[in-house]
Formats: sequence, C-alpha cells, structure tokens
Amino acid sequence: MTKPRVLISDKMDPNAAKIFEERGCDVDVITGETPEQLIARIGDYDGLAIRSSTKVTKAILDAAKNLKVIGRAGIGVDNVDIPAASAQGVVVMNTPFGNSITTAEHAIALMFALARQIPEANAQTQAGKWPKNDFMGVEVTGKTLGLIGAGNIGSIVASRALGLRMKVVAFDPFLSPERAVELGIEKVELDDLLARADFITLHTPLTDQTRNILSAENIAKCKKGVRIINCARGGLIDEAALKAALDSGQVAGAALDVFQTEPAKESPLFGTPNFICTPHLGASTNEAQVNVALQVAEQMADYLVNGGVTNALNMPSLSAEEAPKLKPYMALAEQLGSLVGQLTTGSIPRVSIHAEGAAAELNIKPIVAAVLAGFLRVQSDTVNMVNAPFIAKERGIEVREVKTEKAGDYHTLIRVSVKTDAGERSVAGTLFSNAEPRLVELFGIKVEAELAGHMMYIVNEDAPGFIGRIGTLLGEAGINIGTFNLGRRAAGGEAVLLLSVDSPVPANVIAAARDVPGVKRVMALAF
Ligand SMILES: NC(=O)C1=CN([C@@H]2O[C@H](COP(=O)(O)OP(=O)(O)OC[C@H]3O[C@@H](n4cnc5c(N)ncnc54)[C@H](O)[C@@H]3O)[C@@H](O)[C@H]2O)C=CC1
Ligand SMILES: O=C(O)C(=O)COP(=O)(O)O
Repeated sequence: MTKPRVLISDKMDPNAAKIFEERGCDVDVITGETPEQLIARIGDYDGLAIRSSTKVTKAILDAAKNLKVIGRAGIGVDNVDIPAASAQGVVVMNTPFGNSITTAEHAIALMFALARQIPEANAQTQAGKWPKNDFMGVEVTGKTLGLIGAGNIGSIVASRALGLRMKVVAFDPFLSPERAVELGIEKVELDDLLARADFITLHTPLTDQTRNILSAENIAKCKKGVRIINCARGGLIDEAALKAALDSGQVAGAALDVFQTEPAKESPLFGTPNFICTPHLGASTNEAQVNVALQVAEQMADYLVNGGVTNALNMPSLSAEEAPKLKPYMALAEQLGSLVGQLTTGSIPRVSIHAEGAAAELNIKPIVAAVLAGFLRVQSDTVNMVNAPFIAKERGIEVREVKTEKAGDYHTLIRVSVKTDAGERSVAGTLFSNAEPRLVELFGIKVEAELAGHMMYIVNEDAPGFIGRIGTLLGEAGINIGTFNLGRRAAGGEAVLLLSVDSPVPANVIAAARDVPGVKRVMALAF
C-alpha cells in the first residue's frame, strides 16, 4: 500500500511531523506559500495540516483531487470552507481542547494588562521617563466580568476570574441554567451583560449571529469606562466603533488578540491611547502547541491509516478501536444502500436504517452515513460518507435510525427501508462470521446473496424451466455466471433471481431477458 502523503502548511510544533512519520505517513512541511503555490501543490496530498494562516478556500479544494482530510491544529475553523470540503467529501477535524487553557490565560493576561496599563508603563519606563504618577490602574477584585460565550475557553476564563474574586455574568444562548450554576456564574441576556460588566471578554466562534456582536449600538449600551478583551475572532467587534468609543472614553481600554483582517499590519486602532494588542498569540505557548500538534497528527493519521474519525466537524466520530469492527458493517451498509438506490426510482422522501441484534450495540452514525453514501452514489460517483448526509439533507430526504437490541432470525442485521411512491421497500443484510456481508432479504423475499461486482436482478413468476432459459440466454451472449441466488414469496408466486456475472450485462441481453415468458422486471446491477 502506498503511504498517505500529508502537507503541513502552517508553522507547527515538530512533534506533528514526527507522529505522522511514526504512523506510516509521508510528510512535507512547506509553510508560507501563496494560495497559487498551494493550489499547484495540493493535488499530491491526502492530508493537509493547518493552523490559522492557511486559508482553505474552494479554489484550493477544487485542486485537491486526492485530499481526504484537513486537520486544524487548534480550534477555529473559520479559515476553512467547510461546506466546500463536505461537498467534496473531505473530512475537516480540529483539536477542540488542546489550546483552551492557554487562550483563557491570554485573556486573563490581557485583562490585567488593561487594568494596570502594563504595556504603556513598560514602554515609557524603558524610555527613561519613570512615569510613576501617570498610570493609575483599577483592581479586578469585586468587579464584574461579562463573558460573551461560555464554552470551553469561556468557562476556563470564568473559573480563573472567580479565583480572582470577580463576579462573572455570561451571555450564551446555549448555556444551560444547570451548567451556569455548576460554573458559579450568572446567565444573563446580552443587554444586561452590557449594562453591568466592568470588563467584557469574548469567547464565541465567528458566525452570522456573533459577527459584530459588539457593534456601535451595543458598545453604546455598555457601562461607561468598560474594558474589552477579544481573544476569539476579529469579526466579533466593529473595529471603527471601538476606535470611536476609545476616543470618546465610553470604552476605557481594549485589548485585541485578533483582528477583522489578519495579519493586521495597519489599523486605525494602532496608537490609540488605552488600546493594546497582540498578533493572534492566544494559542502560542509551548504547552498548547505541543498538545495541538500531537493531537492533530494522531487524529489525521488515524483517519488516513485506519479510518478512525475523531473531532470531525462534518462527519460522525469513529474511534480507531471501533473502526475495524465497523468496517464490515459499513461495507454491508453501503451495499444495501446501493441496492435500494439501484432498485428504486422517483423521489425518495425517507430512508430508514434499522440495526438489529449485535448491530444495535454499535455506533450507528457511520453505518447511516455508509447507507446514504451507497444510496446516493447511484446518482453521482463523487458521493462518499462525508458528503452523503449533507446531500441527503439538501435533497430533503428524511433519515431515520432505529435500534432493536433483541436479535431476530440473524444474530446481527441491518435493514434499509425507503419510502417510495409505491410504498415502503426494504432490504436487509447480515454478516457471516462477523465479517462477510450477505443480503438476506429483498423487498420481503428471503434470499442469500453476496452483493459484489456485476449482477443481474430478475423478478419473475415462479415456473418450471425458467432458470434454464435465463442460463441459456446468458450463455449464448458469452456471459459467465458466478453465483445464482433464488428466492420466492411462495411456490408458484413471485420469485427473485440475483445472478453475479463475470462481465457487465449489455442492454440487448437485458432486453432479451425481459422478453422471456414470466419475467416481470430485469435490471443490471453493479457494486
Ligand atoms: N486567539 C486565539 O489564538 C484563539 C482563539 N480561539 C477562538 O476562541 C473561540 C471560542 O473557542 P471555544 O471556547 O473553544 O469554543 P466553544 O465552542 O467551546 O465555545 C463557544 C461558545 O460560544 C457560544 N455561542 C455560540 N453562538 C453564540 C452567540 N450567538 N452568542 C453567545 N454565545 C454564543 C456557544 O454556545 C459556546 O458555548 C473560537 O472562536 C476560537 O476560534 C480559540 C483558540 C485560540
Ligand atoms: O485555535 C484557534 O482557534 C486559534 O485561533 C489559534 O490560532 P493559531 O493556531 O495560533 O493560528
């Protein structure tokens, strides 16, 4: 097997490259390239490891013909076009916890830097001014800290602020009241936070809802003399409004680690009194960089080498331990999805996936993704497990999952049912020896067939001599039959015949089979 190739395109701790190599990947570290250079190079790689400097645009993804996974050594993925990656079947993963303590500490450091004007005092002291009477600070003890966003980083900031004897109020629509109690903070509405906070610190992702959350209007609603810290994303604050509020004294100080446009080599805020900034250093400690580098490399190598999925933003998780166990199930699920996809026509408003017996104990999400991939690939060969759930959603297909732990006729079973204009149609399969996928039921008829390669599907009236006629027809066309699988509802009733053949069945042979007396339906299938 050729080794997966990984490109590290941003500055990353050397542990990342080491782990990739140890896990059987070839790795190149090429940082600081232009988008055009990356477009020219990316086609060679299966994995791309990044931080925030590489912007993974649709143009880069379009050129990334072999790419399977993008790994973000850090948290924010706003520099990756995730819809474009998903559409192309590329897994996007991040390391959601590796740098959170470090970033929370940076927010606290900036809060103190603002409270005591440390950067300016330092600069003037070193300039020989000894400005002892020019820097009157404020204590943080007893002050109110307003958290906008109380997720991983926000809650660490809260715990540190509580240790500093601050009162913490938080605006986060997704924060449960129980979690707020657990954190020892007060959950409030945004206007309440703006009116009460002495310090405001932002810890949300940049989304359509959070963009400009500190707008001119909201800054005006703040307590006069508020101090603002942003270690999350630049677009959360209206920078022009912040400049005006610093000039007017509405805001007593602001500390930004992140800017609307990065790298921020110029800004109207630069040089404003009581404004301090750092160049997106939130995650820049030895500890955090080792954490995220090790984690991203391990996660990406797991996916490229074993199929394990951890911390993906566009695919269900699948641990490296689960992956080998689930592998035959995913093959079965994909075959069953493909079979119903090939046998049904018209719009399908619903696909249901039922796991029964041993299958019900497994992580069903990857199985569902595999069914959908098989089902939708009939229409487009660019569908895979990553993009299939998104495509199903786009097409308005409702996806249902059901688990029944009690085993039926088989110790383990996956059933795929689709709602069609003609009613519900279902196929089911099991694993022989826990490893070999077998179809065991087709539209209510019991069969036992391996779904592989080229096949022919025939529905006919059960009658003597029929099988001989089909055999002769294929023989005369020079098509060799591999396996022959029969099933019927009742003697003399409707029967199905699934044949595996060594070569594709041409259209004229399909047409001739349709003319055989008793035949109701004939189709060529491929797996
Ligand atoms: N400066 C730096 O170097 C770093 C910056 N970051 C950034 O910090 C941010 C937060 O990271 P985490 O805490 O790990 O994320 P998280 O996902 O754990 O927490 C984000 C919180 O924001 C909340 N939220 C979402 N929409 C909201 C809204 N409209 N209003 C208020 N709250 C909302 C969520 O409910 C969640 O609790 C991210 O943008 C990340 O990119 C992260 C690491 C380093
Ligand atoms: O993890 C994040 O979201 C960060 O913003 C850290 O960015 P960086 O890896 O330092 O470019």
